[in-house]
Amino acid sequence: MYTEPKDQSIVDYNCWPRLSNQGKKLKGDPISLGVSFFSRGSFKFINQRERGPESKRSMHKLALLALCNLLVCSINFRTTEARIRHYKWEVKYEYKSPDCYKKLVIAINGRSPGPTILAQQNDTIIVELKNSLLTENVAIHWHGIRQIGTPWFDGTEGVTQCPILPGETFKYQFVVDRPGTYLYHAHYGMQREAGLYGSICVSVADGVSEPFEYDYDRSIILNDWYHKSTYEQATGLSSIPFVWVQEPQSLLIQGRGKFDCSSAMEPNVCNATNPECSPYIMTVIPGKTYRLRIGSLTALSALSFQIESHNMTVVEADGHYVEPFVVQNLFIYSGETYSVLVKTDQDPSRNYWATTNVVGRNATTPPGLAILNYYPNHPKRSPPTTPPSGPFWGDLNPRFAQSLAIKSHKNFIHAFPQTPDRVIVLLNTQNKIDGRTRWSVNNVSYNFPHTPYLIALKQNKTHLFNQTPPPDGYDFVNYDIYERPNNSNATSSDSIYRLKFNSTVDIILQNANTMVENNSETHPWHLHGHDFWVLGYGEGKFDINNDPKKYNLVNPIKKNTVPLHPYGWTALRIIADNPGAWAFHCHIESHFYMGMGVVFEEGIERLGKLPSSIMGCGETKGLHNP
Ligand SMILES: O=C1O[C@H]([C@@H](O)CO)C(O)=C1O
Repeated sequence: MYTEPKDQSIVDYNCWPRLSNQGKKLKGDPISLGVSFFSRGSFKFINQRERGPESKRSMHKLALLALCNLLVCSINFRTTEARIRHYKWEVKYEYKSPDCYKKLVIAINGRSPGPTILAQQNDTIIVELKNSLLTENVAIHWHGIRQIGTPWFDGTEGVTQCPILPGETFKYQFVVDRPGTYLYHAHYGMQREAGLYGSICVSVADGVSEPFEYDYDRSIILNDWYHKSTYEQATGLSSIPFVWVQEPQSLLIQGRGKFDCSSAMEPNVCNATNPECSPYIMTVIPGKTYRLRIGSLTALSALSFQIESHNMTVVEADGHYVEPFVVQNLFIYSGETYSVLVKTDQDPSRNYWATTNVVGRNATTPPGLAILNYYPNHPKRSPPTTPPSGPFWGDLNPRFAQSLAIKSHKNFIHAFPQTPDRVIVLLNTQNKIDGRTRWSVNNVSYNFPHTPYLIALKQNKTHLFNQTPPPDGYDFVNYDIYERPNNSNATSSDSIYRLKFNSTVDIILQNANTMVENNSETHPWHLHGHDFWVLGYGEGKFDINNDPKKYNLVNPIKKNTVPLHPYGWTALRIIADNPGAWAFHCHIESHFYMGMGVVFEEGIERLGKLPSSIMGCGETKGLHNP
């Protein structure tokens, strides 16, 4: 069984390197030197095994090293068989100062971002999660992992499981069936933005090559950061009058940011010299190619990410290979992941800025800063330049252009049905319901039920949620997407879309004006349990007769999260072939809280017995054997 190395922080910067690079990695990579200290034997062993035995002496050495691997340093020992990777996590509130401002953060084993899950395709991940939050429930979603055959471990409270109560331990167990860059995060209330999140990095199976070359691999998560607690925010959002969360105070890169302490109201809670908020440093060797895996888990902000003087070649999106294209800024929306290749081919005598900026909103949030440290320059030496300012927040054109540029790599196009069995158009509007500000989809604002759908449906308990399905469209003729909604027919409901098993469903996301005049916002939509083909993006009102003719039916990318641009539409295609109940929602934390989501169900009758560990709330109390 796999055991965690004691000092996870050392290995967390890296995903598994490709086998062909492992020898190289040990020799030069300054970050990996730390890894090599723990796992020198195993890396060498694999390297030797790859090249074949060279001499009897080296064979003896090899045998010794292998023994060392097995006895002492059991990490990083690779075999071709799928393995179990077993993690024990304790989730707890702790005081932390990720941007120099001290506040309560939800940490995993004392860390936020939490430990990176490192695995190889087809490995089984087991996470034993102890909820030590004292008075708060929790659930963790494995974002981008489709949970084929284990829909009950998707971690979506209210949809696939009851929450994990304080003091309880819950065991998640699932297979990571595809290589790629994924995320995990809380899926209970607005807990994600309290710091409960991390990366999942799945390397290809042994002997499988990827369609690009690189020397080293790094993972970073981008985030935005609020000083108010999630409770204060959630209370404001559901109050009359409505209290909006406003823009975040900081942007974090791999959990680190910098708030201007001189503007803090209470001086004692902000300490500009706290090492917790020194910028994230990515150390690189000049003349190499780095695969940078970037994920965004912002609560609100769409971001532009950029590395001063370095172009980035986009090669992966949400676990799928992209036909490579080069960018200076990568636009990334909450819930998305990308891999970019970066060549460290600039003047090696200095360091460079890596920055994030808010786009799509006229935010007051200062940029997030990290340092690209060219080895052997001192990692803390500030680059001699001012950080790049990023693109103008209000310019939609380059963001739209990037969306259109993301196509499937030509050698990895997944065959897909050319026509749908059903088309669902989802109009996104802001509405007032009973005096509260809500987000609605086809004028229905989503409410969570007390009993998770997966359990209610498996038991045919139809009284547990509204059985009238939500609408497949809206008033296409009369609704003006450029006007504020008239709010006359908005309702809230916990009803869901039931999809015919194995049917092909097109989902068209339609954006519209908010309740503020001349305003439409970007919404990143994330689907659980599936990847969708992204067939197209357009501006204005989707024309059901003509716009499908413009779909990309040649090389659409598959993704799990996609932006819906202001006043635009985004067209997706899925096959409903994964039995379970799956959330599809705006990944902006406050928007989902305000009702911006739907749930799809397919093939639940095909599922076997549900684990009793997911029960214990609503009408599932005391049930063990549905
Ligand atoms: O949900 C939101 O509410 C505010 C604004 O529309 C009303 O204050 C905003 O910017 C959101 O994204």
